[in-house]
Amino acid sequence: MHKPPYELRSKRVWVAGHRGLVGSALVRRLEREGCDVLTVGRHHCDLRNSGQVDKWMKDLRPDAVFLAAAHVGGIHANDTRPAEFIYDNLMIEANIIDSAHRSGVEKLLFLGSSCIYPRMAPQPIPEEALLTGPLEPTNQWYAIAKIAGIKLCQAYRRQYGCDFTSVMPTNLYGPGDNFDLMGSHVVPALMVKAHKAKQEGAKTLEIWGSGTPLRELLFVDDAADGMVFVMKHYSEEEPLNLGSSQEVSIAELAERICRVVGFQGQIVHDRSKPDGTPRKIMDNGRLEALGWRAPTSIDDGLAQTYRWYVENIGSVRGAPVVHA
Ligand SMILES: NC(=O)C1=CN([C@@H]2O[C@H](COP(=O)(O)OP(=O)(O)OC[C@H]3O[C@@H](n4cnc5c(N)ncnc54)[C@H](OP(=O)(O)O)[C@@H]3O)[C@@H](O)[C@H]2O)C=CC1
Ligand SMILES: C[C@H]1O[C@H](OP(=O)(O)OP(=O)(O)OC[C@H]2O[C@@H](n3cnc4c(=O)[nH]c(N)nc43)[C@H](O)[C@@H]2O)[C@@H](O)[C@@H](O)C1=O
Repeated sequence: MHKPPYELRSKRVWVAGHRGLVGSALVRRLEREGCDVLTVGRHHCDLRNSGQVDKWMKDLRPDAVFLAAAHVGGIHANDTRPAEFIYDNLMIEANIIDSAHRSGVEKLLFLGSSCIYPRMAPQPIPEEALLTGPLEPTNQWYAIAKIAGIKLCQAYRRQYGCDFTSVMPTNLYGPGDNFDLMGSHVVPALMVKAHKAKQEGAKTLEIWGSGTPLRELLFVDDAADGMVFVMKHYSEEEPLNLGSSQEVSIAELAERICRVVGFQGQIVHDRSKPDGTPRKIMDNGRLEALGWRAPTSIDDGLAQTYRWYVENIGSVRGAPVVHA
């Protein structure tokens, strides 16, 4: 029988991680839902601290939670700060999920990542590929923590009947991204590099690795829309992939970003940097069958992201945003 959707209207909805790329897009998207959006900054509540999480949860009593807070970064950050990536993420998700159970949260959506799947998973990657093979070494620490988050949701559902579930977003980008070159993912990194190269009249732009890895890219406002859709329409134990089915090689991505930015120099490679997973495009069939698809093309998404970057970061003279 068709289940009625979970209505967010008039609900108290906590977006954990509201200042981040995804969290800020969720806050924008939730404006259309007629709910009370609850947020808290890390100066008031360090989510690695269970006492602080419990106090916040008791004081604010959310009905629903989007768990979009995490220690996040691109390939270099993941590869060089393994302890932070495993510890912070385990603590954040365990604290929030356990506290949500004890304070009677009706519904919780945990955000995993496409990097939880085995490095050599079949492509496109079906949800069933989880835990069927070895992980990509550069992000294994983060992936293990994210897998634990999925399992926490499943365990609390089985033992306590909590309506907690997970989505696995693919590589995201968009307004509000992290543009710090040593911490960021590939889209914001290449945008900063192309922007600087254009401003400085440079002849080349350096990309990491061979340029051959393939990535599926999802615009963050589409991702937030997909997450709200899942919150309203999905209540199962199995995680759902959340992607765009739009795939591009890193070399092609660099060319597209150069076109958007207007940089016409040559692309060169720093092959001392890792490629990471050779390919990770997800099978989005389950979510599509429920009725959701990402509407934004990569070129549109890149143009919107660059506009945001220029208006908010890149145009500010001397702004200390880039740590090359
Ligand atoms: N970006 C991507 O490509 C992908 C992201 N995801 C997942 O989506 C979710 C959101 O990622 P994204 O928005 O990109 O990440 P961001 O780094 O942009 O945002 C993370 C948010 O979490 C908050 N946070 C981190 N640690 C703590 C802490 N100890 N206490 C309180 N708040 C904390 C940050 O707070 P503050 O602002 O104070 O730093 C920030 O608001 C994550 O679960 C991530 O794994 C999944 C797939 C791809
Ligand atoms: C979302 C996902 O993100 C991470 O995985 P990733 O997809 O490998 O992340 P990435 O965006 O940093 O890189 C994608 C590709 O792009 C290449 N690349 C070229 N030039 C730059 C560059 O300048 N910066 C970066 N960061 N990458 C570059 C880079 O070498 C790689 O081949 C996970 O750790 C994990 O955190 C996770 O969940």
